[in-house]
This record gives sequence, structure tokens and C-alpha cells, in this order.
Amino acid sequence: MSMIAAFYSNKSILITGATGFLGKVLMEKLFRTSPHLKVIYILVRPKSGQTLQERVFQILNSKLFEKVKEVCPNVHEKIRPISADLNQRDFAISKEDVQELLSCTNIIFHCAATVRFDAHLREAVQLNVTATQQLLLMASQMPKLEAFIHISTAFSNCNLSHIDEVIYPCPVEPRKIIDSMEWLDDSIIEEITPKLIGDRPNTYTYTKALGEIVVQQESGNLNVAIVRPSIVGATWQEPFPGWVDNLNGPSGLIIATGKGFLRSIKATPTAVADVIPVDTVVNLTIAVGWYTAVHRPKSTLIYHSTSGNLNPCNWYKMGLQVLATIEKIPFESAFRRPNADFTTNNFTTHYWNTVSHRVPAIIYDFYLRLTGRKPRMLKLMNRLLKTISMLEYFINHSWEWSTNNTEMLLSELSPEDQRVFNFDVRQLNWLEYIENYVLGVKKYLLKEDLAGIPKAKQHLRRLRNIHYLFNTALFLIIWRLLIARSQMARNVWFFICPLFKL
Ligand SMILES: CCCCCCCCCCCCCCCCCC(=O)SCCNC(=O)CCNC(=O)[C@H](O)C(C)(C)COP(=O)(O)OP(=O)(O)OC[C@H]1O[C@@H](n2cnc3c(N)ncnc32)[C@H](O)[C@@H]1OP(=O)(O)O
Ligand SMILES: NC(=O)C1=CN([C@@H]2O[C@H](COP(=O)(O)OP(=O)(O)OC[C@H]3O[C@@H](n4cnc5c(N)ncnc54)[C@H](OP(=O)(O)O)[C@@H]3O)[C@@H](O)[C@H]2O)C=CC1
Repeated sequence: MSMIAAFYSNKSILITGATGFLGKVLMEKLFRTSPHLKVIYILVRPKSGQTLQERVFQILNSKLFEKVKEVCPNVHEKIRPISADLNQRDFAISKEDVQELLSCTNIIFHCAATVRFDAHLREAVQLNVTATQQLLLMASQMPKLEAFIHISTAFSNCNLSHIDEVIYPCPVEPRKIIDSMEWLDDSIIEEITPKLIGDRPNTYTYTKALGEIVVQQESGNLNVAIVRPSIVGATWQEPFPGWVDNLNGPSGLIIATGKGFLRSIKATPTAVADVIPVDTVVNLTIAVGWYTAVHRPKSTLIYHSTSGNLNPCNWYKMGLQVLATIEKIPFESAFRRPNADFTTNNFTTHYWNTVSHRVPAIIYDFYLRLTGRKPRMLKLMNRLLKTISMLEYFINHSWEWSTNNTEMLLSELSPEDQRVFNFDVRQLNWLEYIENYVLGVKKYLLKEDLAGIPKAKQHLRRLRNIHYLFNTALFLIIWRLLIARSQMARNVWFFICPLFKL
């Protein structure tokens, strides 16, 4: 019998961010392994014209929850959505709901955050810092609370190259930042943002670091722990391999590669690709909840959920395997044949961005115009390049995260718990994982049917023929105009051919 699963039986659990990527997998695992838990309260806001109930209905009826319904048929009765907006004072939760939360909650998992790299500092502080502070205040009024688990990121201190499982100070106290957001106007905040974030790449990592300090400073007598995942990827094993439902992290770039939009990306091939499967993060998080509640460590323990120091994979290996899988299982309606490569300096990056990204987009838009359609490819390409520029920092640096607490926790688990809540990343086979990831992107994100693979392969053959035809036509035109007439033109032609991959 799993001790951890038994621990959660009869518990009332509060999850923020339960509608997000990580939150959904956390909820699924809790219900599947502890079907006798009392209730999971989730703080949800109405979104995209959907009510709370509609959002929950959609989640429970998704593929992710299929197994849960077998082991916990009354799951819909055990999930209690509470209308809340973490951007509002007191989260805009009704008095009755607050009372219920205060009197019943045993465990809190705080997952909600803005994970956007370009969030305005005010927005990022509100969600990643102030909301954490408010939740801690609520938690301190919960007599039955046994543990408060805060989800941060391994990149909260990405300005350092070696990161220990400790909380690092920030030059300006979070409370001062929170106060200043009350009275500074947006334009002044924008002006001071680069100074505040310092050598971090964005407001996300900065505010997640502030969030951790808030947890440390304002947790009082609570039993608190922090989990720091690195780049969270598709599921490794559970409830099935390759599940993913958003474009964050590698997923969006896998699509861009498979659809032939992404041809080159500035990356350090030898840098560690510190991707961690979402189910591994969730297993650790649930184990941390149990350990924190049962063992009540004297200080706030931080757990790194990373792969790099125990089972490293670099971007080169990851890129190769992504391409190899796409070759076997191509995506439908590709723009060009998938053939992405890494660039390592600014000059080649600009060069390939022009030659391989913008020029084909301009040619395609020209073709769309000629055929009476609205041009759209250049706009799409520019958005992709903007996205890449924001992710570049993470694929051009390597970090070392110590994992002593995570390893200590693994050793505290019974063999049964080590199996049910496996977060031992040493067992991960990268090639298999990446293949399942790409397949998952195709099935669950792009919603493409595997039956369409022969058609997708046929489309790629057509693209290859167009490519050959285009190159041949280009060659003949240039030959006719120049090369036949001059020796120098001939020399230049043979020099530039390899540069254009002709
Ligand atoms: C050689 C082969 C190599 C292949 C594989 C290589 C893999 C490399 C992977 C590198 C990953 C590095 C991730 C680092 C994560 C750090 C971990 C964390 O803690 S952080 C936690 C993780 N947090 C994050 O990862 C957040 C990253 N994302 C953001 O911050 C924002 O989306 C944004 C600022 C990039 C764009 O904002 P904005 O312009 O306002 O617009 P929207 O947001 O509305 O989206 C616009 C369009 O872009 C689309 N799209 C979105 N994301 C991606 C993507 N990753 N990619 C591609 N596309 C993406 C989106 O679908 C939409 O398309 P469309 O509908 O217009 O057609
Ligand atoms: N994904 C990754 O690569 C990594 C994630 N993390 C951390 O893991 C946690 C979960 O991230 P992930 O699941 O990927 O992120 P998602 O963006 O998928 O989910 C964010 C969640 O926060 C909720 N939320 C955002 N704003 C509000 C609000 N104003 N009121 C109520 N709820 C709100 C969202 O609700 P809604 O559905 O309504 O928008 C959603 O449920 C975060 O703390 C993140 O920092 C750490 C490292 C890497």
C-alpha cells in the first residue's frame, strides 16, 4: 500500500492554477492514486466565455481524465470549483467560500502564476508575488492546514550558474516592490523594470524569485515547501506518455519545426536541455506535500525538479531526435520540409533568419496575393522569431542545480511509493521520451490523426519536388543571365551555392 496515497485519503486539498498544464496533471494524479480523498477545491476564474462549471466539465471530460473516471467514478462530486481571480483583492472569493476554505483545507498546492516572459511587471508582481502573499495570509487562518506547497521555477535564480536548494535574496525587498506597484504608473514601472530585473532575462523569472522570498518571509508557523521545476515538458509515463496541451517551453518549437516554419535557431548545441516531464514534477510535488505534512521539517525545504545533473541531455541530441521523429511521423500540411538546424552566432542567425525564414515567407505571401488570397506568412514568421528571441536565453545557457533535498526525499520513500510516485529522472530514456513527446504534440496539441501519416508523407514529397524545381529554375535563370557570359560570375556562383544550400 502506498503511504503517500493513503495520506491523501480523506484530505481536503486546495489547488490554485488547476486549469493550467501542471495543475491538471496534479489533480489527475491525486484523484487516480487517492480516490478516497475528500475534496479538491480549485480556484478558477471564468474565461473565454466559459463559466466555471463549463471549464471543469471540459477538463473532466478530456482524454487526460479518462483513467481517473475508472478508479474514481464520482470524481465530479469531489471537485469543488470556487470562483476566484488572483488578480483581485482577496481573490474576489465569496464570504461563504472563504469560510469553507478556511475551515476545511488540509493541504495547499499553489501552482497559479503568469508564465509569460513578456508580462508587464505590474501584472507579474500581482500574480506571482502579491497573490502568493495573500494566499499565505489565508493559509495562516486555516486551523487544519498541514502543508503549503509553492510551485516556483528552477530559473528563479537563472542569473547564477550554480543554484542550490536555498532561497537567494533580491536587492529590493518584495514588500517594497508590492507597495510601489500600488502608486507607480505603468510608464515609470516600464522604465525601472530593466534595473529591477537586473541580469535576469524577464519579469517572469524575477517575480518568481520574489515569490519565493515572500514564501520564506511570510509563512510564519506554516509547514511550507517550494518545488522548482525546470522546463516542464509532456508526460513521460502517466496517465499515458506524451500528453501536452499548451505551446509553452519546447512544445511550440516542436510544432514550428515539424510544420517546416523553423529552419534555424540560435542555440548552444552542447548546453543542457533541462526539460523535466510534467508527471515527474507532479509526483515530486505530491511526495513533497506528504513529507512536509508528516515530517514537518524545521525550515522551508526547496526541491529542484530538474534533469541536468542526474541524466543530462543536450539541445543537439534533443534537436536530432525531434527531427528523426518528425521524419518518421510527419505533421500534416507542412509549409516546408522540416529541416531545422542550430546557429551559434549573431551573424549566422540574422543571415538564416533572412534567407530561411523571411524570404520564403515573402515569396509565399507573393504567391497568396497572386492567387487572390490575403498574405499572412511574414506576419506569422515575425511572431515566431519574436517567440524564439524570448526563449533563446534558455537554450544558450547551462545551469547546475543541486538536488540534495529531492534525492533525500526519494530515499525516504517506500519502494511502493517510489514506484507510484516516481520522480527518479535517472530512469528516463531521452530518445523514447522525445519520440513520445513529438507524437503527443501531434495527437493532443495539433489533434492530428495518425491515419493521416501517408498523406502527410506525400505532401512532404511534393514539397521536396517543389524545392528541387525551384532550385533548378533559379539555377537556370542565373546561368542564362550571368554565368554563361563570364568566368568571374562562374567563380562567384560556385562560391555562393553552398551558402544557400543549393
Ligand atoms: C533543431 C530542432 C529543434 C527543435 C526543438 C527545440 C526546443 C527548444 C525549446 C526551448 C524552450 C525554452 C523554454 C524555457 C522555459 C523556461 C521555464 C519556465 O519556468 S517558463 C514556463 C514556460 N513559459 C513559457 O514557455 C512562456 C513562453 N511564451 C510567452 O511568453 C509568450 O507566448 C510570448 C511572449 C513568446 C508570445 O506572446 P504573444 O506574442 O503575446 O502571443 P501569444 O502568447 O498569444 O502567442 C503568440 C503566438 O505564438 C505561439 N507560441 C506561443 N508560445 C510558443 C512557443 N513556445 N513556441 C512557438 N510558438 C509559440 C502561439 O501559438 C501564438 O501563435 P498564433 O496563435 O498567433 O498563430
Ligand atoms: N510550464 C513550465 O515550463 C514551468 C512552469 N513552472 C511553474 O509551474 C506553475 C504552473 O505552470 P503551468 O501549469 O505551466 O502554467 P499555465 O499557464 O498552464 O497555468 C497557469 C495557471 O494559473 C492560473 N491563473 C493565471 N492567472 C490567474 C488569475 N488571475 N486567477 C486565477 N488563476 C489564474 C491559470 O488559470 P486560467 O486557466 O484561468 O488562465 C492556470 O490555471 C507555475 O507556477 C509556473 O511558474 C515552473 C517551471 C517551468
